This record gives sequence, structure tokens and C-alpha cells, in this order.
Amino acid sequence: MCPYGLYAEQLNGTAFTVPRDQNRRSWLYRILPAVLHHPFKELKEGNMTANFEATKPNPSQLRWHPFNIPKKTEASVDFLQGLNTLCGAGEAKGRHGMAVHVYTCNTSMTDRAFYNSDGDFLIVPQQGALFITTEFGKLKVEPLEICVIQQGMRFTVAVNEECRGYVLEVYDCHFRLPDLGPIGANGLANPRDFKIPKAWYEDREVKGYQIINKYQGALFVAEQDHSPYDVVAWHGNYTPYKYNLTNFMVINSVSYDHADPSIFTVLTCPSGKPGVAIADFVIFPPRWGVAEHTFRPPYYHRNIMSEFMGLIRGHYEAKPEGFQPGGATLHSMMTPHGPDTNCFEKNSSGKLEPERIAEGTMAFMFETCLGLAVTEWGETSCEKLDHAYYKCWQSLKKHFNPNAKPQ
Ligand SMILES: O=C(O)Cc1cc(O)ccc1O
Ligand SMILES: [Fe+2]
Repeated sequence: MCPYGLYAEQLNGTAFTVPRDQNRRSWLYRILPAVLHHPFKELKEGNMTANFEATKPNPSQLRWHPFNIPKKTEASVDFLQGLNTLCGAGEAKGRHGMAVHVYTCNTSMTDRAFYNSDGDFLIVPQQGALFITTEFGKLKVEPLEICVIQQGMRFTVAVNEECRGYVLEVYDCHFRLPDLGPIGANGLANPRDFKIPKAWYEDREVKGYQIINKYQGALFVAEQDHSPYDVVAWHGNYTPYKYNLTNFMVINSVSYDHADPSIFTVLTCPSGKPGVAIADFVIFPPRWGVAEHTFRPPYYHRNIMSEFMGLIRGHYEAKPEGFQPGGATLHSMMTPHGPDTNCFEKNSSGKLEPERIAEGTMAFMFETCLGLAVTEWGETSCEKLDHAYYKCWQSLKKHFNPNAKPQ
């Protein structure tokens, strides 16, 4: 037995034998071990899926209006009940793939904890603070912050208001900071700005405390008669963490040309192929635009990767209208996209002076090498698909003049 009569329990986030620099595990010293619960039963709740074969492929440019948050007076919905899968790819059993979920909730999870056996959650609050209790301690995560709750970690979300946000789930591996190459030792997201919780515990007996497990894409519930937040102390390097996006050190062109958005990568979940990500988490923070002889907003683009975007606040520079906070876009691999007509016209004339770009805004992108399927909820039941999206490019005009003088 450990000091104070605690049980020791290991949670490993990597196979025992992975190389030392990738090895992740933590030791939890707890009042009762996690094993003390009743058998799992299937739970039909919420709207998550890992079945990405149920809908037909859809290569169109897609945009969603802000997702509805249920009114508390109409229905109490907690974080888990309010999770809806929007798109995804791959297969949870094979541990290869990713999913994008949207959460909308108005009620705290009470006497229930959730953990994901299939992969990691990167949570991006868009509206409302999340008060997250984890086995490792507490994290308050507000809009402009993100948190990562890794595979197997139990957590409970409390809220004080109507909340909305996005979740990037990856099955393959854990998120890590991108390599910096010639950037050097400083820049982008700095390791010291990632915050981990301090141990917090309660010694609370509760009849029928629910432990909810997402396993192979389905939800299961097991009951136990005590709070799982009974970890008195822990040590290790497999933990939940949070990061404030305003700490991101933005690097960009200071001469000419548009740098690819990979320069804004916060975290990456690499595939086995060098430079190819299962998912990159990329942000578009406020910054100075000083590039000369350059169209500064995002370029017209066909990408070998799929681009899912969300907006936390403000306006996204390529689509100042139509793409709203709490909404989303999906430009699938090789699907053309880029600035809308107004953005193109406005930014193709006028003096290129130093300019604050995206002041007061924060957009983000989940970029993946996988082809994404849009779920039934995403296409139909959410009732938010903007069927007029394509129109934002329909008034693009020809400007070609073969007799024009070279600039
Ligand atoms: O499509 C988008 O808006 C994202 C994006 C931004 C950018 O600056 C360059 C390329 C790109 O795909
Ligand atoms: Fe793009």
C-alpha cells in the first residue's frame, strides 16, 4: 500500500516499449482504483458516431451557419449529450482516423464522468467557459483557450451558461508541438505556455455514479458507488493540458508572398509519413500584415489535405461575411476554395501599408490528410448547412488584359 493508504495505478498513453522520447505514462495515487465499477452497458445518448460509411461522399464547398445551442428552459443538455459528430474519417477499431464534433450544451454533467477509449479530444470552446474536472485536477477553459484530454482520461464538464465549441478527435496518436526547423528554438506555441492541472480530489460516496466510455465509436456506461475524482497525487508525463491561443507567437512574411498556413500550426498529430498530418490544429490570430507585392488574404487554393474551419470570434479575412462565429466550413481535398468576391476585389487594389490583420478575431483550421465524410447530422439534422455558400464566388469577374503593361 502507498502512503496514506492510497492505491497506485498507472495510466499509459503509449505502448510500454515506444522509444523513451515518445513514452507517455502517469502514476495516479488514488483512494480506490478505477477497476472498481459494475459491468458496462450500452448507452444511447448524444449524437457522436465513428461510422463514416453511412453517408454518400460530398465534395462540395460546405458552410454551416452557427450551430443552435439548446435553451435551458426547453431542454437540459450536458456536454456529453450535446456532442454531435459533423464529419470524420477512418475507423476507431483500427486506431486510424479523425472526427470533428460540435458541442452545444447548457447544463453541467452531474455524477457522471466521460472517457474516450478511441483517441484524444482537442476541445475548442467558442462560447462559454468549461469547468473541467479531470482525474489529474481541474481546468477552466474559456474561449480563446483550448484543452487536450487524452485517451482514457476521465473528465466531467460543468458549465454556468449556454456553451458551444468544437472538438477535434484523433485516433492515431497524441498531439505534439510541430518541429520548428529553421525557425529555431523560439516561436509558434511555446512549451512553457501549456498548463497542466494540479491534483484535486474528493472522497465522496455516490450511489450510481456513471462512468461513460466511448469505445469503438459506441457509448457504454458502468456504475460505481464513489466519485472517480479521488486521485490525491499523481506524477508523470501523460496528462490533460490547456493552452491560451493569445500566447501564440505569430510568424509571417515580412517581405513578399503569402506564407502557407502551416506557419500557424499550434499542435499536430503526425501520420507515419514525414510532414503529413492526421490532423494539424492551425489558428489565424491577429497579426501585422506587411507583405509587399502580395495579395495578403488566403490565396485561391486546391489542397491535397481536407480543411475544416471554425470561427471563435470576429471575422475571417477571406470571408468577412457569411462565415460566422460558431459556424464552420469544410473544403475537402482538391475542392477549390478561396476569398469571396468582395475580399478579392478589395484586397487587389489599394496601397499595401502595414496593417493589423484579423484584429479581435480568432479563426482556426483542422487540416487532415484524410478524406472526410459528412455525417447525416452535418448534412441534414443540424439544419445549418448554408446551401447558398457557392454564391460567394459566383460574381468573380475576368480581369485578364493581354495588352496590360507588366507591373
Ligand atoms: O482556406 C483557407 O482559408 C485556409 C488557408 C489560409 C491561408 O492563409 C492559406 C491557405 C489556406 O488554405
Ligand atoms: Fe485553404
